[in-house]
Amino acid sequence: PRPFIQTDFPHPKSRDGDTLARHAAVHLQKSGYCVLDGFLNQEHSLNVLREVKSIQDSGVLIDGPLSGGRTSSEKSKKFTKRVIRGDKITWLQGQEESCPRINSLIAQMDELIQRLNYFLQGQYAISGRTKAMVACYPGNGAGYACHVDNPNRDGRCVTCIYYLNDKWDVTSQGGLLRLLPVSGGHVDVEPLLNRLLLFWSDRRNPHEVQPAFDMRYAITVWYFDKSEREEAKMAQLNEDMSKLRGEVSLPDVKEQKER
Ligand SMILES: COc1ccc2cc(-c3cnc(C(=O)NCC(=O)O)c(O)c3)ccc2c1
Ligand SMILES: [Mn+2]
Repeated sequence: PRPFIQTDFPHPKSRDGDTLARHAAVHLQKSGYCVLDGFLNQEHSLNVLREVKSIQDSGVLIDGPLSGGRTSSEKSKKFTKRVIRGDKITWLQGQEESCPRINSLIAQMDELIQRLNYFLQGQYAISGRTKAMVACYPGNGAGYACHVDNPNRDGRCVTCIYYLNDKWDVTSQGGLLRLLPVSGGHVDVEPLLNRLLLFWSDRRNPHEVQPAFDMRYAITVWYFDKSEREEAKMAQLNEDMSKLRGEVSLPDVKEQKER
C-alpha cells in the first residue's frame, strides 16, 4: 500500500516573515520538523531550478559522501562493495555571481532562520550556517540510507532542505524523504518544487531518502547553534593538537604509586 503521505501540511495564512517563522518555531518545538510549501513565488523557484540545472551541466558536481566509493563498513575488507552512485553535490557560499536566484533563496532561508531563532526563545542561539549544498540524486535507484545528520554534536542544530522537483510523483519516481522521529511513527515528505523542509539535525530525526528513479534536486543548508559549534571547534582543535604533538597517554598514575 502507498505509504501514508502527508501533503496537506498546514500553512500559515499570511505570508509575512514573522508569521512564517513563528509557525515554523511552533511546529519544530512540537514535532521536531516543519514543512513550508510555496516558500518562494513560483517563477523564482523555477529560476532557482534553472540555475541548479546549469550548475549540473557545468560538471562541477562531485560524488556525495556515499556514492561511488565504499560504504563506511567496507573499508576494512579487501574488496569494495560498489554502492550504486548516490547523490552528486557542490557547495555554494551564496554570493557567487553565476547563480543570483540561488543566492536570493539562501538569503531568504537565512532571514527565515534568523526570525525563527527569535521565536525559539533561547532554545538555540543560531549564529551561522554551512555553505549551501546543491544535491542531485541521479535517478538510478540511488537513495540515502537512514542516518542522522548530526549524531555527535558538531554544532548543526537545524537542517533546512529546499526541494526543486516539479510535478514529482513518488509512486513512480520514488525519492521520498522519510523522517523516523524517535518520538515514534514516521513522516513522509515528497520532494516537491518550492517546498522547504526544516528539522532538528540531531538524533531526534533519523531520516532516509528512498531510491529515486528520476533526477532529484535539492538545496540543503545546516544552521549552527553558537555554543555547540564553539565546543565542537574547540574539541577538534584539541584533537588536532594532541595528534600534532604525538601525545601519548601514560598508564594510570595510581598503578605507579602501588609499585
Ligand atoms: C564530508 O563531506 C560530506 C559531503 C556531503 C555530505 C552530505 C550529506 C547528506 C546528508 N543528508 C542528506 C539528506 O538527508 N537528504 C534528504 C533529501 O535530499 O531529501 C543528503 O542528501 C546529504 C551527509 C554528509 C556529507 C559529508
Ligand atoms: Mn540527512
